[in-house]
Amino acid sequence: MTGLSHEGGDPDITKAVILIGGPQKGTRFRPLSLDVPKPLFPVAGIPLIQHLIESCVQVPSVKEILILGYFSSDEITPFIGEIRPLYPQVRIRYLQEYTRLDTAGGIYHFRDQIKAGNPSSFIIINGDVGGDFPLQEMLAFHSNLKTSGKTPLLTILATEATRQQSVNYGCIVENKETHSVTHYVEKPETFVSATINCGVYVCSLDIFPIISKIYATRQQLFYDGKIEENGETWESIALERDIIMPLTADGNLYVYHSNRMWSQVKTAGSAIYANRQYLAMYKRRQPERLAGYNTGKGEGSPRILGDVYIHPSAQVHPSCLIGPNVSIGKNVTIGPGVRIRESIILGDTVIQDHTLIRYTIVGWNSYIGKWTRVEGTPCDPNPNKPFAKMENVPLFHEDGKLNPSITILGCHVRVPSEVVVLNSIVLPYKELSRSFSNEIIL
Ligand SMILES: Nc1nc2c(ncn2[C@@H]2O[C@H](COP(=O)(O)OP(=O)(O)O[C@H]3O[C@H](CO)[C@@H](O)[C@H](O)[C@@H]3O)[C@@H](O)[C@H]2O)c(=O)[nH]1
Repeated sequence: MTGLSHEGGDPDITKAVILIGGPQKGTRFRPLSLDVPKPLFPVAGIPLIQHLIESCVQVPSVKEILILGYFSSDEITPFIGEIRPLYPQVRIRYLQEYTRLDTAGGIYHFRDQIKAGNPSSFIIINGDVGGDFPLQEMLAFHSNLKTSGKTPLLTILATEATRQQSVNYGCIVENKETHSVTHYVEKPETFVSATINCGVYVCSLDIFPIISKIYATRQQLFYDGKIEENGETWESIALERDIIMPLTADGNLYVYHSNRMWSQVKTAGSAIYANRQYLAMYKRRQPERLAGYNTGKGEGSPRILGDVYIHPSAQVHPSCLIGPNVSIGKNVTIGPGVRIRESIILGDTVIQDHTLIRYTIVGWNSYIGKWTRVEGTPCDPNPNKPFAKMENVPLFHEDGKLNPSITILGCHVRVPSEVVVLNSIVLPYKELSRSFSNEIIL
């Protein structure tokens, strides 16, 4: 069938679109997003967006991945140049929006690139989620609907959340027999449904005429002076608000359920959680990426507990105890007797002897002295609540105090020997001279 084109597009060609937004949106990720755009933040040793690329690459029909965002091209294209040789079977491109066009506006703007090659459908993935997405199964589900005479516009990947947490997501009510969406509310004020939108979709090309109509109406309103541009352009069109919500009545939106790993990665705390989840996925699918896989427990290797990623260029003293759920980046040097768990240590950092690090992200090029303790508080999903997701706790409590969270050291931070840093956020280039707890160090 390859190369054959027909009315419904070529079923052997799928495109994938990854929506990565732009610079202003990563504020909950500070101070780390000051150094790299959030999608390039390393989780389990590779940038978050590379995990999403890898999930697309596993689908044989995906021939092209288009990354859409309003980050400047200089911030994203060097990364694409670096990873392109790793995935020669797909074309990967960054398409920069000239302004924030929102989740459907960008897709519409670049419609010719998406439609080129006549794919039968395309995948959309929000760039700030992580997980084990059943893309192949979703594509089969979407295409089976077509063969059975239906006209599916969008298949939405859904998972379950707790009642309280569901309101932070797009909430879906479905017809249990047909799996069509009967009601959808984006981040409702009160409980609607515990079935939530994961931000992963299979979409038919029929979406373009629909967006085109919305675009034309908006354009008319704008030129009639009926739309004020309050920092948002009239061309910004949201998939959830402008398309999914109004179109539920048509019966062409469908739900595909998954209970596999899925999580939003909006905050630095959630990066620690996603790091753990991706390391666990390596264990199942690519154990060669985990520390100790090739070297075993041989002399010269540190003691490893659970799932750990160590970049081959990192120097970790054999007397260290690392893990579980730790990722150590490029050219990191770790001295004797260091203990690290549930943390991400970014490239070119030095950690001196007998220091302890727990629930912390240490930024690039940082330095931590000897016998120091750097610790944060986990903000993991409540293990006693089925379907609980990460709590995206605000930085500050109502009384103005910092909410306990993981500790984050920005890049080029220096922490002296023999101090304790607890639940704190340290901005880049700070040189600490004493212990801190529950503080933002500006
Ligand atoms: N290219 C591009 N991407 C954008 C833009 N605006 C947002 N994005 C990207 O689109 C994704 C969705 O972002 P938000 O609009 O902030 O929505 P949300 O609060 O994350 O909620 C969405 O995702 C949830 C799952 O994580 C869903 O539950 C919810 O229904 C909704 O789809 C993010 O990856 C963000 O970077 C834009 O103008 N252009």
